[in-house]
Amino acid sequence: MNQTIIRFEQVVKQFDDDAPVLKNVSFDIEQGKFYTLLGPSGCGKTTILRLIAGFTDATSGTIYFEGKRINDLPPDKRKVNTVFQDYALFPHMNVFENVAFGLRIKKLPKAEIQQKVHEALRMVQLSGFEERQISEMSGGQRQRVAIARALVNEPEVLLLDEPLSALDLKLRTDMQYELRELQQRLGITFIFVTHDQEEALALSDEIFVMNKGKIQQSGTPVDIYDEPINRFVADFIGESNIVDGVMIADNLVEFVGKQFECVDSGMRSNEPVEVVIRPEDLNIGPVEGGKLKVKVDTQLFRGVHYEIICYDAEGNEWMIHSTRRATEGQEVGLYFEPEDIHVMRFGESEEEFDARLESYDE
Ligand SMILES: Nc1ncnc2c1ncn2[C@@H]1O[C@H](COP(=O)(O)OP(=O)(O)OP(=O)(O)O)[C@@H](O)[C@H]1O
Repeated sequence: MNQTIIRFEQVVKQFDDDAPVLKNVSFDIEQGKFYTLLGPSGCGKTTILRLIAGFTDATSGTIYFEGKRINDLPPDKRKVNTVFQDYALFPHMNVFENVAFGLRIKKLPKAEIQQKVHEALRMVQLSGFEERQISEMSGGQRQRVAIARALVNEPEVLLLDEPLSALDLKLRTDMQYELRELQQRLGITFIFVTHDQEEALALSDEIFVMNKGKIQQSGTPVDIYDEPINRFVADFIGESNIVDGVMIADNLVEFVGKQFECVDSGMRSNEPVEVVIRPEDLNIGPVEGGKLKVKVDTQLFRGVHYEIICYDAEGNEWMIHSTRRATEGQEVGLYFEPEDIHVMRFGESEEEFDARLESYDE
């Protein structure tokens, strides 16, 4: 297991008399991994980065870096650097001077500055661009200058606050590959902030899904996609069908008036639950033999699949991603397997959820 580099213990952040924007947040960041803080606007992602960088103080709780409490350590003493959303480059300086800026402030010897700046530009593949003006650089190149300016300080952790949000879709995808490749090549810890779930799934070793000042779920992209802990996570990550249900017994759940075999267990008998089935796990076919009868309402061709919207007898909407066309107005059967049903318990904490998942393997 990798070493823990940053630890948050019960961290609360409150501005003035407002409600706290971070509510008892605890997590561990391991050295050398790519982390993403994912959540809607205002959920507290940037506040976490600012606390790590030392730009703001925790109201309560403890922040550790390599095992030492750093709550009172000034930003310039922390081994972290931030790449901001707008890059915060100096437009009137060339590339070299932008990257060298922090080192000049620190009054490093000229030869050392030269060497460090060239090394940082080499890391982001901008060698030879030293004399270019920022105004002559493309969006992707500016982003790389901003990263070089952070890397020149040899941080152990790089904080990236929505660095791709200003780029168009094509460049954004290219930069996603570049960032991932850079992180793997350098082996330093990246903590990346985004509200784009696809970006988070593509880039991260670990994702923290946040909402309203709390981490709702943390885990690998696959864990979070396959086993969302609650309605918020299921909705925020990918498309979901979510219906109310009742857990009849271990491996048996009831929804839309029928009982289905599932792989979940460890809940009270007759416990109310929410049931998630991903659109790509659903198929349509003849009514006879199907698990649920639904009526096709609309369908859209999405390139790789048809997105088909159906309704069951109780009026629940079901979205299906299928390579086969459906006929609007037609009654069809819904087909799915026990392992495609994900049962979510109301109000379950992440620890309880993890313990329940582990119990399935035993
Ligand atoms: N200096 C401040 N004074 C008062 N409230 C603040 C301050 N900074 C942030 N907040 C509030 O804290 C909450 C969390 O803000 P934060 O910037 O961490 O969210 P975020 O998840 O990064 O959002 P976004 O994706 O929009 O950047 C917001 O409600 C914001 O208004």
